Amino acid sequence: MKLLRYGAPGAEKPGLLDQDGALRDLSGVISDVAGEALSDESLAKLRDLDPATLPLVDGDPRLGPCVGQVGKFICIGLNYADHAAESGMALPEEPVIFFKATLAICGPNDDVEIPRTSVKSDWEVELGVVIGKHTKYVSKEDALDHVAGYCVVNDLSERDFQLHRSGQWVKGKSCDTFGPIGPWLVTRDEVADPQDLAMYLEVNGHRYQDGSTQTMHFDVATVISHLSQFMSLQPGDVISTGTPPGVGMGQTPETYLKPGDKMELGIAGLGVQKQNVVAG
Ligand SMILES: NC(=O)N[C@@H](O)C(=O)O
Repeated sequence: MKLLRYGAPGAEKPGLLDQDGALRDLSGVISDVAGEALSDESLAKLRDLDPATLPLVDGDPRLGPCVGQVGKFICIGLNYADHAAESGMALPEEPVIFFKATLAICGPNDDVEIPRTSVKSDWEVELGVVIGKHTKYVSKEDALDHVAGYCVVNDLSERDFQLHRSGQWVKGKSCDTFGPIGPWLVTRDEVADPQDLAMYLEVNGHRYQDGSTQTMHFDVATVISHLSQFMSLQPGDVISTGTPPGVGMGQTPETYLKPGDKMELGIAGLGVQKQNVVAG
């Protein structure tokens, strides 16, 4: 299933994309694509529905982030060897964990705002993992059973705030609109192998990132198991699993986003995001 949320920011309704690509309203069935609605039991009930019985949504509404009420927005840094190299950093021996503010989350096609004092706003296409059930001390073998589904994330990053303004990466990762998620949450039964997904990101039609989750250093199961040794994970938590090479910081000369730019990014089977870059 492809689950989504549509409507005005903060007032999104749950929906699904049917086999014909039509948007169907799920608000008579679940209150949101969030929390307990992401459990295996709830997803099994949704799967049993005949989409043709759900109301069709008129027009072409805005898509919101494909998961609501996100409790934790956790990111894994330097999880692709080539990206670690282009960042001038060593490939870590254990997953590097950092957070993005949940307020940074926005819809997949919403405008991305360049913060007022930013000179180094950068892009990062990443595989997002949405947790479906309470997860604590899970083994690597069982970890994927705790996944509700997968989605595209753009882990926007202000490199000066992140790397040269003291303290943690969180400052450069949490600016408003720095976390587009979606267009949809593809449930895990429809993703045959999360370690075999092609991914790309273009700015103004130029392809900067062209990678695959095949080259992830710590795979999704390892990441979930590892995180769960330090904190419990809850339904609706989002884990962004790191970016392949090709970010702006790694270009010669370094290349950063500016108002008027257009980004397009996607992951095979998980959909495409398109963002206009605007001044904040
Ligand atoms: N350099 C940097 O910020 N990297 C990450 O966010 C990442 O590896 O995904």
